[in-house]
Formats: sequence, C-alpha cells, structure tokens
Amino acid sequence: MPAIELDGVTKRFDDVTALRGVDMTVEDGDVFGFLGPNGAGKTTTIDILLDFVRPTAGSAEVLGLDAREESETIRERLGVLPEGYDLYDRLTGRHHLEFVGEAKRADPDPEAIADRVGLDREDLDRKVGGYSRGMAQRLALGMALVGEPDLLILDEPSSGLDPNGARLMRQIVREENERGATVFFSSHILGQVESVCDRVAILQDGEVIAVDTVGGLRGATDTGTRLVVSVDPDDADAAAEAAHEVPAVEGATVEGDDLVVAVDSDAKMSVLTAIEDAGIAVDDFETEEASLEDLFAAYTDAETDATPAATAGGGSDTDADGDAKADDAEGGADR
Ligand SMILES: Nc1ncnc2c1ncn2[C@@H]1O[C@H](COP(=O)(O)OP(=O)(O)OP(=O)(O)O)[C@@H](O)[C@H]1O
Repeated sequence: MPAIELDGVTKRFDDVTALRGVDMTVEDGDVFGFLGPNGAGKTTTIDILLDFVRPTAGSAEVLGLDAREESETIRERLGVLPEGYDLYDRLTGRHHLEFVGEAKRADPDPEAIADRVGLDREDLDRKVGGYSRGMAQRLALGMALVGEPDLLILDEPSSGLDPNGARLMRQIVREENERGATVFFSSHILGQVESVCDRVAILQDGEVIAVDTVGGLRGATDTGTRLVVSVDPDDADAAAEAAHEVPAVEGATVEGDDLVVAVDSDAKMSVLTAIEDAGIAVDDFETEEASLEDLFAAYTDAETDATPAATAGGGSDTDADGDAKADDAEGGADR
C-alpha cells in the first residue's frame, strides 16, 4: 500500500489553477522529495493531503485512507511540519509538544525531542514568542516527531535553519526513515533533497514533470556531475584513458588544459584514484554539479522538445550522501 497516492488531482483557486491533474505515488518506506520553484503547487498539494484544501477534481489517499473522508484518522498517524505553521507566542515549547502529544494520544519526552532537534533544554520552558526563527522551526520539527508517526510530511523543513540545523534536519529524516516512517518533504533546494531522498518529483506550474532518483534525473537530462581534473598536459590523454576504465564514467575528454570527466558523483574518488594509480599526479580538481535551475531548464526544454527526459521512472539508483555538497547548495539559497 502506497503512503501517498494522488490520482488526477486538480485544484483551481478562482482564476488560478494551482494543480493540473497530478498523479503521484509515494511508496511506503520511501524518503520522497517534492521539488519545485515558488508557486509550483507544493504547498497546495500538501494542503490537499492534510485536507486543509479540497481538490477541484481527482482524489488523494494517505496511508491507504481517503484524505477527505478520513482526515482525522490520518492525522493521528501523521507528523506534519506545515509551511507557515502557527505557534502560540504565550505558550512554552514544552506546552506545544504536550499539546501535540494529547492530540495524538502520545506521551512525548520533551527533553529527548529538544535534544534531537537541537533546541536547548532550558528553552523548552521559555515562551515561544521569544524564540528566534530557527528555534521556532526546530520546535515545529520536534512537534512533527511526536508519537512516532508513520508518515512525516515536511513543507520546506530547512526554512530558517542555519547549515547545522539543516544537517540535523537531514539526519532526523534518515533516523525517522530507519525507524520505519515514510518521509515526504518539499523543497526548492536540490541539495536538500538529494542527500536524503530515494526519489524526487519535480513539480512545475501545477504539473509533475518528472519522478526519479536525483541521479536518474541528472542522467536523463545530461546535466550530471562533471569532474574537472588538472594534470600535466603531457599526461592528459593517459589520464583520460585511466578515467575511462572506471565503470561509472560516462565520458572523459581533454578540454584545453583540463581533463573533463562525466561521472556519477559517488564515483568521483574512484576516478581520482584511478588516475593516480596510473602514475599521474592530480594537481587539482573540482566538481561541477547541475544546479536545480539546470535541471529545471533541462526538463522544461525536454518537455517542449518532447524528448524522453520528460518521462518518469528509470534512471540510475544513486543514493548520494552528499552532505558537504548539500551544505554548499544551501549557501545563501535557504530561506
Ligand atoms: N488560497 C489561495 N488562493 C488563491 N491562490 C492560491 C491559494 N493558494 C495557493 N494559490 C496559488 O496557487 C499556486 C501554487 O501555490 P503553492 O503555495 O501551492 O506553491 P508552492 O510550490 O508551495 O510555492 P512556494 O515554494 O512559494 O511555497 C500559486 O499561483 C498560488 O498563488
């Protein structure tokens, strides 16, 4: 039974069509990234799953239950970090966690949750009105964890978090998934989703334009990782040959003074090792990842050109654990 199933979901708000016939399946046990630019319809989709908003057409099932008919039962099994969550300024962090506990008939350990989300234990007894944005975000994430939910729905969970907070958030996503929870989270930052997600959907202008692993998306759009290696120009051809020997390498060419290798990001180190094993000194190297913009551009171009890149599924099964890269991707882009 899938954790989330959307079938032909359309949502119109007066003259704005936020979702256009969205079909999407999130399998039980997945960490699923929901990626799209501002205004793509991510929050509307999540609001439909939570029955905050009703679809104009189509249906949504959560944990095998109809999102409209059985929203109360669903909510007991969900952990939600909504966009624009409401906290009560005059209540403490502890009160918030206890409230969620009551609603879910769970008995949360506020100290343990504070530790997990990186909130000082002393802050639990402060009024939330005095929290910084990041502290409020950490509390809201903690509230989503109460009661060991079967499904976590997180809308832009790293919003307002510093790089350490964002790393902690990803760690929590992994831990929750290991515990058995399915995790569905939206983001407009590719680096956020790629280090933790099994699969990703790209939503654009109310339509799902791709569903795949991040590695698969990169592969399908030919915007994969480029490893640029500096070696002595006399050794460049031999280095290209050595790189070609690495199975994950899709291409290695000499461009000017550089060796440019198209390779899955997991295999970067194998390429450098292969070059050095061939007796060639690597003077320097850098990697160039496709940005979210590149992927969007590639997908939207692909859509217009009707190339296979726009089809869902397939692709490589990369589960990149690129924390460092993800943190780079957050630089300045985080909200
Ligand atoms: N209550 C509403 N009334 C009218 N239009 C709405 C409403 N909610 C959303 N929309 C419109 O639906 C579209 C999708 O918005 P949505 O908030 O779902 O996007 P999003 O992908 O979550 O964007 P962001 O990354 O900016 O949060 C936008 O054009 C938005 O203006």
